[in-house]
Amino acid sequence: MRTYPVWQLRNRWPVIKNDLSKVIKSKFRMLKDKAEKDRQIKSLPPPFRVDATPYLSSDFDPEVRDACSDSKSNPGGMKASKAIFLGDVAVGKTCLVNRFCHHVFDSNYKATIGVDFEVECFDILDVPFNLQIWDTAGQERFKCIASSYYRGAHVIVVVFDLTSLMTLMHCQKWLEEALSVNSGSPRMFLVGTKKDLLSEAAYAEVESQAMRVARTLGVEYWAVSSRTGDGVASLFLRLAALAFGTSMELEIKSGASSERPSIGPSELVCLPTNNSTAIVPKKKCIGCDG
Ligand SMILES: Nc1nc2c(ncn2[C@@H]2O[C@H](COP(=O)(O)OP(=O)(O)OP(=O)(O)O)[C@@H](O)[C@H]2O)c(=O)[nH]1
Repeated sequence: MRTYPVWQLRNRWPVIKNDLSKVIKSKFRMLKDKAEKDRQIKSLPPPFRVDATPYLSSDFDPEVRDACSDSKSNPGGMKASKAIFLGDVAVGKTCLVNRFCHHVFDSNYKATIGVDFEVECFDILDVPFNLQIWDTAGQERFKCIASSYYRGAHVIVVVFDLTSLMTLMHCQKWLEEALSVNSGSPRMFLVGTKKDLLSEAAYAEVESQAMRVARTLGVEYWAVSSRTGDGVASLFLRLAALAFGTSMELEIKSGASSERPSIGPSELVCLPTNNSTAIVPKKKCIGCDG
């Protein structure tokens, strides 16, 4: 995405939205028919720690497995979920997403302007599944833009920096903001980044505090390093699998398993079965033009 001087942002918002639409369209166009080998999931990936998750199932629900193997309830339409990444400035949200999606790490900090978008294709229980990844800006001045993309999230990932306890303390506020515009029961994660910067002893100390916060918030805890890649793929496979499981369970419950699913009531992107992506921004950003 192009970057803009902050003083121009208010007037630039329609332009940024337009740029983002182009980014989203191009990402969908680049999607492959079949997920890469390392994005194929046959059983529910484990949590980071079994004592730091509210999601206790050790595998997919048997009904979900049955529905996936039943060709009638496995139509051609693409299943998709929306995951939003939020947290304080420079905690490492973009690096985390880029490590998983592009296998790269950049040690130079470039602030996210508003939001950035990726889409990753998985094969879960032999069913194609897209995870939309919304990387939001942590800087206060972009809050207005970023928060307008929180709605319709199936997965909320609150990110903090393991080397900065203050960023951990702010996680409750980030989660509350995301939950305030999302109904239903999104899967929730607390992810500590930059694990490579801590000694084992220092990490152990932070971990006990982070796990306490995770338990209080009712979210699943992870610690990762985007520099080394430690834990990153496991985290994304886990969150994709949990999101997929939830969406299948809802579909089964609603008895609509033979219909092509959508991604939720307030989605921004309608998934097509061909290559044309319809972009439907539903919410105006208060305080921004456009
Ligand atoms: N050593 C180390 N540095 C990291 C890691 N993750 C991110 N960083 C560094 O932390 C800085 C901020 O990373 P970003 O990913 O841009 O942070 P962000 O949360 O997206 O920031 P905003 O877009 O402003 O919200 C960059 O200089 C990164 O190189 C990590 O796992 N290890």
